[in-house]
Amino acid sequence: MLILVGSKVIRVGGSFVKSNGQCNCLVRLFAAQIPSPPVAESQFQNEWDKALPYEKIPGPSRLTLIKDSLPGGKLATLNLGEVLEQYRHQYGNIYKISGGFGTPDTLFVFDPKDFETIYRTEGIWPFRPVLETVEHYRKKVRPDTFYSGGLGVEQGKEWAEFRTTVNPIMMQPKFVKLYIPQIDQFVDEFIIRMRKIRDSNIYELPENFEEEMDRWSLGATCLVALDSRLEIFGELDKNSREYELTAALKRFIYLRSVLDLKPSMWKVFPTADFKEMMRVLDVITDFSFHHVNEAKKRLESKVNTKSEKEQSVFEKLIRINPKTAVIMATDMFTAGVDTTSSAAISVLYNLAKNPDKQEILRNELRKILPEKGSPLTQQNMSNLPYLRASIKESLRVLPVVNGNSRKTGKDLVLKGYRIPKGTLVLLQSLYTQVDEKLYTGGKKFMPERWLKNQESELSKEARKVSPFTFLPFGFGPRMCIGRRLAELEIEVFVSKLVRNFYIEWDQPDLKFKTVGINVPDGKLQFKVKDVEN
Ligand code: HEM
Repeated sequence: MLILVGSKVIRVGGSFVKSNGQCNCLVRLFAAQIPSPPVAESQFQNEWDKALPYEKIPGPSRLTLIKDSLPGGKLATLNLGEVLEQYRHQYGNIYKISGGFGTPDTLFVFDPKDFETIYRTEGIWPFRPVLETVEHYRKKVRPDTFYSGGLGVEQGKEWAEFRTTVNPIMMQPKFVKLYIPQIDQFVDEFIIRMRKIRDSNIYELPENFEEEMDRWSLGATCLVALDSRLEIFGELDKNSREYELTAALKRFIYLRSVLDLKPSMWKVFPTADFKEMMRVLDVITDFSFHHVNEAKKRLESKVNTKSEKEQSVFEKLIRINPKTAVIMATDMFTAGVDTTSSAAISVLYNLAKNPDKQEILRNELRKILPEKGSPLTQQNMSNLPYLRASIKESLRVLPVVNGNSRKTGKDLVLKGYRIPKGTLVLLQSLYTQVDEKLYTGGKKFMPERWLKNQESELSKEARKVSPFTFLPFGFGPRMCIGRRLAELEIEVFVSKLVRNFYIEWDQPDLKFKTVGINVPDGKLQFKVKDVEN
């Protein structure tokens, strides 16, 4: 996922595919899904010649932005999203915040046609800005561990080499599906925990339920990232590695927002926050290292009888190079935990606010889970259209990320302006994906629109809309590498919860805030009442 403040845009997830030295299966995969219209060179040259120069793109300077955001300024009381929206009204569907103080210009685009143009011309090594503190840590502080900066840090050929190595392991549904039994059991454990912590009279979950959700997401990530089942629910021993890791990830999210997403002096001198960030990254890296070393011993002491098909993602990564497993695990922790937790919360919230939709989903689930405790399997999960539609619709109306970013891969013409190759662009899809002109009902949660083989007006309409209006996991070779895993985790989580509980929300509407990704801004006071049978 991605976000910007100051000049920065940050990503948090993404992916691509390739195998065995040839390049990008993923590019081909996507090309197959979304056909690409050919653009003639001469036609482009003609457009370019007629277009207005880049300098004419409207927008405020960075200095004006800073001045207007200071106390008393006209933007002082607005959050980042509101500022961007205000500028959009003022300047239209393309505007530029000029750089300065060593930062580049940032171009904001809001039209799906422009998203498509940018993605289709991004090239085989798409450039997405990275978290600079993490880059510093991996390249300068621990270069011995990070022989590659991994997906979280690298660009260009180095990024492609790493992606090519891990893509066939992380993106193949058949490998990810092997985790269904473990994730299923882990959710069962979480359900026991929910019954224990809810108020026994009114069935309300405690105010800090978001922390419980983060722990669930971390535990589910660990099943895959490190082949480890953490004892993570309940009171943790303050000296335990699990406690340290949980605390470190929480701080990471905060420190990322102050050091990478806002202007900070850490590059001039090591601020206290920066020093803490380095310690936090040590905890995350050392935790991964510890588990890789343990696993290496286990693997060395066993005769290898497992076929490649049976090996876990973690085992496959270790066999390539134990350090590859460490790098990938740290990327999974920093990019996969808060995103998955936030997405799962949004689905629960949307279902709680729409009990009729929740009941349709429960009826679908009853067919494959006759008992509340019935397990999910590869077979019974193969046909759950309403579940998948509900998750997709939730990502549309309450997105985890507001958009994506790229440096343009070649000279382009957007909205009649010349955009030179290498310009930093923010593709702001948060408006297009809820635009009433494109999606009937706008922000209304209507999973039915995503049901395939339906002749309803809603689903016919959704099929006609450009897929570029709504790409929650990004696009192309750099799309989210954790997509398959995130979807599986959320599917299992939502299925088991809805089969076990009536999920209710009787509080004022929950607000979300943007801290790199969108997270709930308030207490998660869901009520969870047991389904009778
Ligand atoms: C609902 C949950 C998630 C959402 C919405 C999400 C979203 C995204 C997005 C939008 C990107 C940028 C893609 C692009 O530039 O085209 C991305 C990249 C990435 N994501 Fe996710 N993500 C999620 C979960 C995960 C999980 C579970 C993992 C780890 C297993 C993960 C790991 C990554 C990594 C490593 C990248 C960078 C990929 C690269 O640059 O090659 N994400 N994600």
